[in-house]
Amino acid sequence: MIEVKNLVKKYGDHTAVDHLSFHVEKGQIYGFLGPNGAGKSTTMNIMTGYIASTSGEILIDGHNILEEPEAAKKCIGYLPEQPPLYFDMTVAEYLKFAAELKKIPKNERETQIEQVMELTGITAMANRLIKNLSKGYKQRVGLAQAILGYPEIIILDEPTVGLDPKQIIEIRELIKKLSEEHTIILSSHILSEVSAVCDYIMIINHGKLVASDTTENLMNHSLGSNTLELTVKGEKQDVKNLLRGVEEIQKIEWKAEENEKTVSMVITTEEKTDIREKLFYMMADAKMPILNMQFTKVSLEDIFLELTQNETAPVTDEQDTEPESVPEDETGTDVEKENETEQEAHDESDL
Ligand SMILES: Nc1ncnc2c1ncn2[C@@H]1O[C@H](COP(=O)(O)OP(=O)(O)OP(=O)(O)O)[C@@H](O)[C@H]1O
Repeated sequence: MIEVKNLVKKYGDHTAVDHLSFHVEKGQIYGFLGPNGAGKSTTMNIMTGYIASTSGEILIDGHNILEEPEAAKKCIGYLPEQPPLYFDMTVAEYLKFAAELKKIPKNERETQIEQVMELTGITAMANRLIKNLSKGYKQRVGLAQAILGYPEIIILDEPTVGLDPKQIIEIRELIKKLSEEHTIILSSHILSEVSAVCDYIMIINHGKLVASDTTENLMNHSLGSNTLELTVKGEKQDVKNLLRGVEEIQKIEWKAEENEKTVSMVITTEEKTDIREKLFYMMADAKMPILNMQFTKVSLEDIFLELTQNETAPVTDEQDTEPESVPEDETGTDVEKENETEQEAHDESDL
């Protein structure tokens, strides 16, 4: 649907978009996420033909945005960060004007305008001057303009910025409804927005793509997918002895005991290692029932900060597990790091 290849945009010496490549498939909601100044708007403006790139190529449904701008732009509806509204027009006048600009056939204009007003919930505002509308309604008018002509792709730059919580929910619902028929790309620096709405997330920082995956995969591949919270009924020393035999374990943080019959801990393993089944059988054999066992939940905030605070860190970067740096837990519980010598000594107990 959209192919972005090696896109670069320089403003003087400043590189706003730095060799960005990605592609967008039909029928999904893509989130373009990044801190302020990351290059989201610049990329969207280039994708929609608003500004030219320094180098690189963009194909929209096979049409090069520079060589076949009309064919490419026909596939796109765009809501820029500042919607291009004419404040002295009424909503209906403005949409009629937008329909003319988009070259929607005359005999279809009226019906389409009615439909997009209905879809965006602005029918009752048709005869109001745009300048007298609330920010939420102005945003809806901008959206109605983007949808006119029913383009296959709808690109929305920070669609909920400046709206109140009720308006945000309404616009999100509208975006989801639109995704039934359209491919949607939206930009945001708000994590909750992207995770609430998008199927796929592209994280951009300093003009570079630092992660690109489904929301679910991003969570799974991040730090934390290798930390397991475990509560077992039994004696701490017995549990410790058993776990020493599990070679995949890199670190154990023992939690303060809530009662003397249970032991809780957070286990860090090697990347992409699932020891749950092993632990299950091990604890069952030792007659120590597992009361709780789950992967530590990692928020999108954690992933975002991890990726944007350390530019070079890929999604699967390993956690710092240097023994010296393992802190004493705030709750006063001890933190144990398995070392290789200890590990070897207890390998047999795993058999
Ligand atoms: N016309 C311009 N002239 C010079 N520099 C610009 C221009 N437009 C954007 N920039 C710079 O390019 C970088 C990327 O800006 P851009 O607006 O694309 O970021 P963004 O991710 O959309 O940020 P925000 O969420 O704040 O809108 C920023 O450092 C910005 O200052």
